[in-house]
Amino acid sequence: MESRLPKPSAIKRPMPPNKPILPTDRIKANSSTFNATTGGSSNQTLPPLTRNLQNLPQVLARHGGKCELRQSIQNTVDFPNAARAASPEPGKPFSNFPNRTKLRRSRSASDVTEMRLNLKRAGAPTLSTIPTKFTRNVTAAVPGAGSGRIGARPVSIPSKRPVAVAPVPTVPASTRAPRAAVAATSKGKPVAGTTAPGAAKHIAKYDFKARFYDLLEKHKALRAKMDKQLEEMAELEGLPMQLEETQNKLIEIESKLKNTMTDKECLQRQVKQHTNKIETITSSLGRAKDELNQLKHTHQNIKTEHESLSVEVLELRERTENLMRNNKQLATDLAVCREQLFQSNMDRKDLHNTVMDLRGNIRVFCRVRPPLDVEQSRMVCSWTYHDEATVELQSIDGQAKNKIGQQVFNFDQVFHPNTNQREVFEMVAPLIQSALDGYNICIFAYGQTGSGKTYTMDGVSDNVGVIPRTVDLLFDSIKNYRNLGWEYELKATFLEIYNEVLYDLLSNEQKEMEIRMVKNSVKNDIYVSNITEETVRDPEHLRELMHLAKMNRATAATAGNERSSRSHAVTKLELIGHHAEKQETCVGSINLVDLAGSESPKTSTRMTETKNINRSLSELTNVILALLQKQDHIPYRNSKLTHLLMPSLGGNSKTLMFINVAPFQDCFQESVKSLRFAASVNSCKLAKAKRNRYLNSSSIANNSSCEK
Ligand SMILES: Nc1ncnc2c1ncn2[C@@H]1O[C@H](COP(=O)(O)OP(=O)(O)OP(=O)(O)O)[C@@H](O)[C@H]1O
Repeated sequence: MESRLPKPSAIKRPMPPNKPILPTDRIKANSSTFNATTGGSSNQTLPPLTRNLQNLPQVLARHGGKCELRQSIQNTVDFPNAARAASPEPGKPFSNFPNRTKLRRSRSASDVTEMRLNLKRAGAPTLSTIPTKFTRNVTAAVPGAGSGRIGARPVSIPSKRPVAVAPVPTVPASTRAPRAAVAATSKGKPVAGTTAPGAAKHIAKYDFKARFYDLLEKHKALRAKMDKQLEEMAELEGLPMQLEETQNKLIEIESKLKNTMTDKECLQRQVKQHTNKIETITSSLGRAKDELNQLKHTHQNIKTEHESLSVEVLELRERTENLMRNNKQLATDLAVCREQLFQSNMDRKDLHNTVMDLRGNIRVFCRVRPPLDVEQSRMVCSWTYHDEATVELQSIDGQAKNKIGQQVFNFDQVFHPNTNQREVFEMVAPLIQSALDGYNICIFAYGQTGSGKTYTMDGVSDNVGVIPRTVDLLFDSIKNYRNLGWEYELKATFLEIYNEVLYDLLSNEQKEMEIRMVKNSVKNDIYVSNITEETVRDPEHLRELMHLAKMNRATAATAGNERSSRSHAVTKLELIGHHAEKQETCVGSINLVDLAGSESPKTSTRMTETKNINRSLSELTNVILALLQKQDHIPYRNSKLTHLLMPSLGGNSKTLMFINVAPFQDCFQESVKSLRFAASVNSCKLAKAKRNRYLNSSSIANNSSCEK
């Protein structure tokens, strides 16, 4: 190793100093020299060599890196070796030095100072004077110290190897060796045990031996210190890396921590949300549990009910099976019964119509109306009702009585003034039944004006007559016939014959209406052209139609009636029945005729009208008589009325004629006239009956022979 000792040329003869150089002066000089070398200010002192690792990088940087420092230290440490090499050993002169004088001179205080300066210039850090005895590692770390990179974080040094804090560079006064001690060593030999530990030795400048030993000691101390520092350096060298790693780890951990914190916040929020959800779900769950309990309860009830119902169902099934078996049997029986019923109904129809036939195709009912309250002053004839079919009329006027005499009339039925509408209709109803069986029925009321024809046929609102009751009966019968498989359709037309002209009572239009024959008809069926035909839905509907027809009918005041019907009103109901199963159809019709009242020309104010009425009534009489007498020619076409009633009067029709008479004396002549006409009709029909009656009264045995 190269010696750092100054060259001998630089060694000057030491001059006796005016002022003794103290160790403190040397330290001050070192400091100032160091500052001058490093360019620091004069006031700046070299930081003490401490084991505080925080300022180590600064120091390293200031002195050009760790390697230089180490080298410097090494050089410093090696200096005693050089000195040793140059030092004179006892008995062996220094070969490297020319002489001891020079050596002494080079070992002067100023030379040492110069040497130290050289060392400093070489970059070695100034080391403080090593006390003989120094305090070992009082603290492991200096508070507040640390590198800039680490920040304020203290770095703890393992206590195993405590770092001694270098005390201040200057030797405290208390540690300075007393002059006595220095004096003790002034003889050139160190006095063992005489130097107080930590006290600086005072060695005379010329006592090179003492100084040599002193330096040796220093060298030892420095060597030991260097070893320690080297060890510490070795340890410290790894610290920045560790520090950097730790910092990186720390940064990483910080970022992780940040992330973790963020995650934690997120998780906390989620936890909060989930907590809320859980609360909601918990409350829902509670409600659901309640509902479930209720449902369980309901379920239990239903289950119990179901069980009981199941038992019932089983019973019912059993019963149903029995009933189905019975039903099957009954269905078979029903089919048989239906067939029987159908046949029975057909038989009944036949029998009914046979009875009707036996009663005669034209039946005559006589009805005597009562006097009205307003007619109490009018004289009433003497009426005697012998039985339900015989009436006797007697004039209370003596002249008339003598002239006409006692009048007894026989009819199919006689209704006295007290007979009500229901009783009258009961006698009419069987004939209506024939219409449902496919027959043509004609019911008309004949009589003097004011005799009660309209009352009998239409009635009044609170006491309806034959036509409304017929409708009610028809709809009732249709309902019953529906059970037997028959479906009926009911159509209605309303017309009036006034002065031999046809008028549609359901329409106010002026239109041409004619009675025409149905083409290719065997039965001489007729129809009226341009007439309004309504399909009747129910009885109420028909009443509405009747009311409309009544409003359109021609009426006028007559001597016998304030609101006399001056026309013939014909209400035609057509019944079309169909049996789908049997594929049978039957068509029947009912002509309900309210004739205009016959009037004496003497009392009539409208002669043409009266003539037409009387003529048509006369023609009706002729037709009926011709039919009864079975004449070859029936004069149907002599009047519109007979022409219209042709299908109903002839053929398979059944005719019912009401003879209405007023009870008054002033109507006596007209009443007798009407009764005679009706009686003649009845007598014609009853000619056989009369004979039969006769046979019946004489002998039952003759009855059968008569029928033959
Ligand atoms: N059986 C009866 N019971 C009570 N009142 C009756 C009866 N018959 C007829 N009347 C009343 O006698 C009056 C005349 O009767 P209605 O108008 O029916 O006679 P009509 O024969 O139709 O007369 P016309 O031919 O002039 O029209 C009416 O007020 C009617 O209410």
